[in-house]
Amino acid sequence: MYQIKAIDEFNLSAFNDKTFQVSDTNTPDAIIVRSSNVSDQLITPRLLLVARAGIGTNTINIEACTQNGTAVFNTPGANANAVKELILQALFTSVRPLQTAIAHTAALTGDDLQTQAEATRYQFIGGELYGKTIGIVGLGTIGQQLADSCYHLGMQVVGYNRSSKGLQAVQQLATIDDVLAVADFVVLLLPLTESTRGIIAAKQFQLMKKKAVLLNFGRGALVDDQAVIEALNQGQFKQYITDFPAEALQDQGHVVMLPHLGGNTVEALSKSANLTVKNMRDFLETGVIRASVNFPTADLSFSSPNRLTVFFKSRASLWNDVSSILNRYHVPILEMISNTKGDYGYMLVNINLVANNVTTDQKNQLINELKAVTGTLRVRILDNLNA
Ligand SMILES: NC(=O)C1=CN([C@@H]2O[C@H](COP(=O)(O)OP(=O)(O)OC[C@H]3O[C@@H](n4cnc5c(N)ncnc54)[C@H](O)[C@@H]3O)[C@@H](O)[C@H]2O)C=CC1
Ligand SMILES: O=C(O)CCC(=O)C(=O)O
Repeated sequence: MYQIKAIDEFNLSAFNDKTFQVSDTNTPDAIIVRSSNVSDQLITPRLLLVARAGIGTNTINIEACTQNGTAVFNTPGANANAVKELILQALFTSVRPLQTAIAHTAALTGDDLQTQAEATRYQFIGGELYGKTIGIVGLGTIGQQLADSCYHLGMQVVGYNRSSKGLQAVQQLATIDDVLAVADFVVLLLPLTESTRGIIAAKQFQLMKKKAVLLNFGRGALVDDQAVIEALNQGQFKQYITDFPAEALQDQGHVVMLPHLGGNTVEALSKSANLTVKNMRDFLETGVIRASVNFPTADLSFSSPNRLTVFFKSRASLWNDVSSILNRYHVPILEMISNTKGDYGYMLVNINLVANNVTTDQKNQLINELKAVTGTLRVRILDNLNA
């Protein structure tokens, strides 16, 4: 029975059956997580997968998982619309002083509220997004959806991405600095990696327009918080809106902090959770990978009583080694698929152990021999639950 550990709150009723058990163990077979940190201590030889309900995987040690033969899943696109809508809300809020206008109106007294309100509304004159330039740094799923919406609002849309995206709604510029120099609103939608950490620092603020607003919906550490404070104090840009609260930014003027709300809608949470549970079940029960961060895609109908799965560091003669071991155990290969991602490969091999009289002891020996093949990082033999 697979032991599933949940870090963060999830409805895991789908997992309480004969095959899965939700458990608080420190040596789980599978971990499901939202944005919390996954401690390296949980990456034990037993850990088959880490499933992130969401897109950012910066809280998971991907390299350690790969070396351990642990598949890491996320849910690309599942919360993109929610993040896009929150950014649009933040953009509108940044140009219209709604909160102060609402508080002001609520504090009025008397039987001529409408008259008083209209007499004081000059205090709340706002601006418009129409015609302004938005610069989107990170033109992935969310960045592209945001670009389309802003284009349809009549904004000029420029953007930066490390690879060319060829988008109709966006004029893609060569560098982040080019974006910062022209944008009235800069939106960060990059993943946090070693190459993006601190990508917006003191030098970048010097390039920004003095009335520009910086919106960070990527990750807090993309931006140097101390440099934000100094740049705002020197009037180098107008406002910093971030979805990632930090102590250094608390009580700073011109800083708005949200409690990581980007993907926090009923729709996005349910889409992410459903996809996560599907990724987990498919991988644990059939070895199939449809979209993983570190394993190659591999999908093969499970039409045999058993299936061998091997995750390996690519090596020219690895397949020969695996097939000659199977031959020695008189286990014919019924069907197979193999795929690679970077330096790593993954194969699914349909086999029939019973028809070939392989005993449980022999099966365990077979697994041990396959594990001893140079380059293999994870070997599993699955029984077909539907056979
Ligand atoms: N605030 C929130 O609640 C949420 C935040 N996010 C953050 O937004 C990020 C983007 O999300 P998606 O658009 O769904 O992901 P995505 O994977 O579709 O897009 C990421 C884009 O960034 C680009 N990129 C990566 N490294 C780069 C670099 N060094 N320089 C330039 N471009 C680079 C990639 O080419 C890709 O186009 C996530 O990684 C996550 O950190 C995502 C969802 C919710
Ligand atoms: O809402 C969440 O838990 C995660 C949203 C997020 O930051 C992501 O998907 O990368």
